[in-house]
Amino acid sequence: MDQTSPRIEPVIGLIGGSGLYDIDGLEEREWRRVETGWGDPSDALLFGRLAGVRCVFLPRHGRGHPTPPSALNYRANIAALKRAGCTEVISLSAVGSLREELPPGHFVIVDQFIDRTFAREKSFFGPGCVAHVSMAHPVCARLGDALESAARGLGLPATRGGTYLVMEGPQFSTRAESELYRSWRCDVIGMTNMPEAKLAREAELCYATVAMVTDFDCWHPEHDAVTVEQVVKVLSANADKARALVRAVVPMLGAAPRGPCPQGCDRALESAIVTAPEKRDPALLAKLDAVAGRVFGGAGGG
Ligand SMILES: CSC[C@H]1O[C@H](OP(=O)(O)O)[C@H](O)[C@@H]1O
Ligand SMILES: Nc1ncnc2[nH]cnc12
Repeated sequence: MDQTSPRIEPVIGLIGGSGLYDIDGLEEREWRRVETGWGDPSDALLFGRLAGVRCVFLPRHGRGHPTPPSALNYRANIAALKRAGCTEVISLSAVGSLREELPPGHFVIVDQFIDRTFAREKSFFGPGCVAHVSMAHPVCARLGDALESAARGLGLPATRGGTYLVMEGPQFSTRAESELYRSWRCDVIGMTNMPEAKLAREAELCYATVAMVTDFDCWHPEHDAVTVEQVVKVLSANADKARALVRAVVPMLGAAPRGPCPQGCDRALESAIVTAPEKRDPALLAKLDAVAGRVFGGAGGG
């Protein structure tokens, strides 16, 4: 980090997927509701510290898992984490495997996504303020590096890099779909990381995913169909490993000298907004305040 860059105190957002509804070992823990201009997030947020580093945890589907992937308010979830002060977000997600070499129990620190969802709100922007952020590199390499080295340190079975196919769900894939995604050279499949990753980019949050394999999807000759029973069997062992990974990676992220994100995640909006200032809708700008206030110079809002 160069001497002139401002030092940034990291606040680590953690989104827990299926099977991960709480995080242990947090000091000063407190569940607090956070309001956003985009509606309610899935649940209250759990604030606390791990090894002195500020963390904010959100169970993606809510505690007790009441909300399915298509009904999640992804905008409210990301806006709430941004309002809570997060600088980065680590998504911990259950996935099916599309590769023989990625068996249940394996973790994939994915670096690409293919978004096949179609029934979700995908942007904070719209009529009255148009923005086009780059998604060429959807995962923050700095976060990925830290996750990789934490996983290696713990001896977890983990692969760096891979493509996560995001399907709409909630039904699992047909065999033909599963084979199609394999022919596209996708590695894992799940239902939640889009539009989450797109919204994190719009909110200028570094984002990375630990995709935790629970099953072989239905393409595999020995796993004719995916069932929740199969998935749940693997979920709790994966969740224990994910908690260990969080305990290892958070201190690393807190200890690293912090300047601006080398990849520019924290400046993603700088050349993304195309609507002329006089054509911008003040009501939308007010709503965009927490996620994009830095570029509009505002405060408050959601
Ligand atoms: C209960 S298995 C299917 C469910 O699990 C994954 O969710 P998450 O990414 O939140 O762990 C998958 O995408 C489905 O929503
Ligand atoms: N096979 C699968 N397809 C989609 N989402 C999943 N989550 C866990 N396993 C999955």
